[in-house]
Amino acid sequence: MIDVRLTAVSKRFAKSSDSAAVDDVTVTIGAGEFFTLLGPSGCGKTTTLRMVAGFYFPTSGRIHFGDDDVTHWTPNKRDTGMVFQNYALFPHMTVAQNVAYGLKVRRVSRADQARRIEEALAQVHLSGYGDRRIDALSGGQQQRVALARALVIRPRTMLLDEPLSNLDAKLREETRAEIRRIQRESGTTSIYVTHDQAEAMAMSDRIAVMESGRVQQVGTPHEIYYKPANAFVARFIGRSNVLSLPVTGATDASVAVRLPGGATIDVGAPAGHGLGEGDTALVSARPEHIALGGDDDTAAMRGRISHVEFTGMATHISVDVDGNEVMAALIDAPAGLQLGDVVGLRLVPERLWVVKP
Ligand SMILES: Nc1ncnc2c1ncn2[C@@H]1O[C@H](COP(=O)(O)OP(=O)(O)OP(=O)(O)O)[C@@H](O)[C@H]1O
Repeated sequence: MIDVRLTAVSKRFAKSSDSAAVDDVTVTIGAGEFFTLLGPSGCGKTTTLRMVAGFYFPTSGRIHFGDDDVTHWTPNKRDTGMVFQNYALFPHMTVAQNVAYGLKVRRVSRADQARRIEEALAQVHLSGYGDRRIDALSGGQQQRVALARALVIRPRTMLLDEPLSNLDAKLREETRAEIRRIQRESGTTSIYVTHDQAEAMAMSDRIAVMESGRVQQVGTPHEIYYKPANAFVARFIGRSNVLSLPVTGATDASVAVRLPGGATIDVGAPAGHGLGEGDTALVSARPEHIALGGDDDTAAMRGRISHVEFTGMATHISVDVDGNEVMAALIDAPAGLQLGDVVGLRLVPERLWVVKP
């Protein structure tokens, strides 16, 4: 069941400017889904979220909640819970007073308020904290109060704008798991904004990757990682080599390409790729899908190591293959790989994917 739908939504802040902050965005979000808008700074994530919240109206396009066209509804009619980066709590008030805020505005009776505050605090694992002052809590606890305050009104949609960015690395990881647990338990459709791809991958049912106001790809974390739509997505999610390779043949679902060493391999490709013999394909190859090949390995690309870094979990090398730098992350690499060594790199064909420019 579709819960939130954006259809050809665009936003231009200045009438005269021809660049749109959000440009023709169409996405559908299912009931109970955890959906993330991911992209670099300035790509239009927050502006998109604010249009869903009703803080901005689109320049064109429609926004639906279920069957309701909410495009021009004011924020208070939309029944959304908001969680921000800076918590936006009242520091001099207690936890319970902060959580009560939305209930007071909605004129919920005092008895019901007390019960619902208790419930919301239990949901975020802060039972018993109701009388604490906000400024006597850690950053992670404050963000959980902000979540409780959003959840207590039982919104139909939760909107979260970089809620973890003020927390240190360890707390971020703990709190992201906590947010996901709370979201699963409450079943609230949630739209989450972040520029952190690891966070998006770890938390989301589906992700919309944005750049320059446009959606570049929508998919599950798995789809986006293994089948990036284009070179931008391949490079923005994790790390990826994007190799330009000559095409020697093609089917609907795969493309045969020739490697620098001369060997030919079949690479997965999206339907309608349109490539044929004589074209050049862009192939995304993640560093962890490249292994060392043996000396007599004809399918390996050979080159000289230009960078080597041992991180414990893997040895990261860069290899100069005919003037192109290829990154590989080697598990159990032989000790003593040196700068300047000539090595063969073997691609794992079933992990490669043809991308659009
Ligand atoms: N109120 C505004 N008036 C004019 N331009 C704006 C306004 N808000 C955002 N913009 C512009 O719209 C574009 C998208 O901004 P937006 O804040 O949506 O990006 P973002 O992806 O959320 O970035 P960040 O992660 O840095 O918050 C940017 O170029 C920004 O400068």
